[in-house]
Amino acid sequence: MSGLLPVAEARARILSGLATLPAERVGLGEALGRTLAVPLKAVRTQPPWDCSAMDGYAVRSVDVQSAPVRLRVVGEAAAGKAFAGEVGSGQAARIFTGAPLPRGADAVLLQENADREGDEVVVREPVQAGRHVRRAGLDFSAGETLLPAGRRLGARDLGLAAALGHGVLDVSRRPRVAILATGDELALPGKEAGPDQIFASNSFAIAAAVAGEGGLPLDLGIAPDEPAAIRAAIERAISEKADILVTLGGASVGDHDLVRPALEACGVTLDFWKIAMRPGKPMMAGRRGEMVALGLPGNPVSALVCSVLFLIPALRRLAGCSDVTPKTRRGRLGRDMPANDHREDYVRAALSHDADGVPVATAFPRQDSSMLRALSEAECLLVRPANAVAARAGDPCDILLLPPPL
Ligand SMILES: Nc1nc2c(c(=O)[nH]1)N[C@H]1C(S)=C(S)[C@@H](COP(=O)(O)OP(=O)(O)OC[C@H]3O[C@@H](n4cnc5c(N)ncnc54)[C@H](O)[C@@H]3O)O[C@H]1N2
Ligand code: MOO
Repeated sequence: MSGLLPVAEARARILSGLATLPAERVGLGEALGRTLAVPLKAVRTQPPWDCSAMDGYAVRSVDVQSAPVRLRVVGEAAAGKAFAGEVGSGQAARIFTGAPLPRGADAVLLQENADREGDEVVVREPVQAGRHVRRAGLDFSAGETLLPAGRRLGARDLGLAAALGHGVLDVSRRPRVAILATGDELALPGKEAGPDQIFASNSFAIAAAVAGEGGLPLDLGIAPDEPAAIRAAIERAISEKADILVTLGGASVGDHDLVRPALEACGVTLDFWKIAMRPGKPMMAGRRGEMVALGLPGNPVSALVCSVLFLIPALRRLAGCSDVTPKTRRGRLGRDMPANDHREDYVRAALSHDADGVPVATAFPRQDSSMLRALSEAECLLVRPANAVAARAGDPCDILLLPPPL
């Protein structure tokens, strides 16, 4: 036994402490990426009435079973301006796309198949009943539920919500995520870095992942490797009422890994520390009241892989999404893989497809958890289960696509 927690169990334990955040009302313009708190029903039937799908003439199909035939044009129907009259026998109405079909008409003659002569139109092609007519309710009917609670709203959903007749939406409040980087070696990008320093990258990547999930990142800056400074930053997360505190670095066993005692000193009860995964082993999770604390490892690839597997699912759970677990798909190995040890491996890989369209993941040769370039170039993560035996190119494997914010 390694004593490390399996990935799925670690995620289940984090998620079990999280409930959907309360709802708030926002305008459609602010709703992108937010999650619906209540199902959305159609206010109105769409289209509300039979209408024309083309520019042409509204006709009675019985009049135009053969061609040519001459009809008298008795009115005009445009989108937003219906023809109040009726199309009688031997008559037609000029009609434009989207206009309500006038009473009496049951089909639309395409204007390309007609010759206008004064107040008459010569029909050059027969027209069947229902031709170029969109029936009332073709898209949806009043009272129908089209978007479920828990739906993360994309551009298409917002278009649909508007078409349903909703100007404001009830969505779950944005999760507040405090992000604290730690380490004397960290300098802000764009500023002067000291001779022993590197540029801090994790906070920026994690904040972007949070924002991309509809969360509100709160940057607590960089704390030096001093217990009091780390504690002060954690206290700030608490006073800012963060839903989640993410710490970055200082999670391992070195003399300068000070995050765990600082969290505990601030009243965070640790649930677990160390997961059977690579990269990301020294991740910790705990809570203080309503706030969940996730202590992510400092290595940049480890922090981001942990965000995919734990932080993003936690944000989705807070938002009220029904299905939050990262989805793998079956594919094939693009190259031989060695046997794995007791840690589930998330291997940075290129993604292609074989002749049958099956996804193929080809592991990059170098997998160091400090290598952001390899992560940036990766098109997927190849998941190697704990204790997997050696495998050959072409063998089946599990592939995790990186979620959109990444
Ligand atoms: N004796 C052991 N040493 C280590 C173990 C272990 O089990 N025994 N685990 C290793 C693993 S695995 C990881 S992952 C790292 C994680 O360590 P920490 O979480 O304590 O991270 P740090 O030591 O603070 O930093 C690691 C590495 O990442 C750089 N870093 C940190 N923060 C940032 C940031 N915001 N932006 C960019 N880069 C950052 C830091 O400079 C270090 O190079 O521990 C191993 N050690
Ligand atoms: O878990 Mo560490 O993240 O292997 O480098």
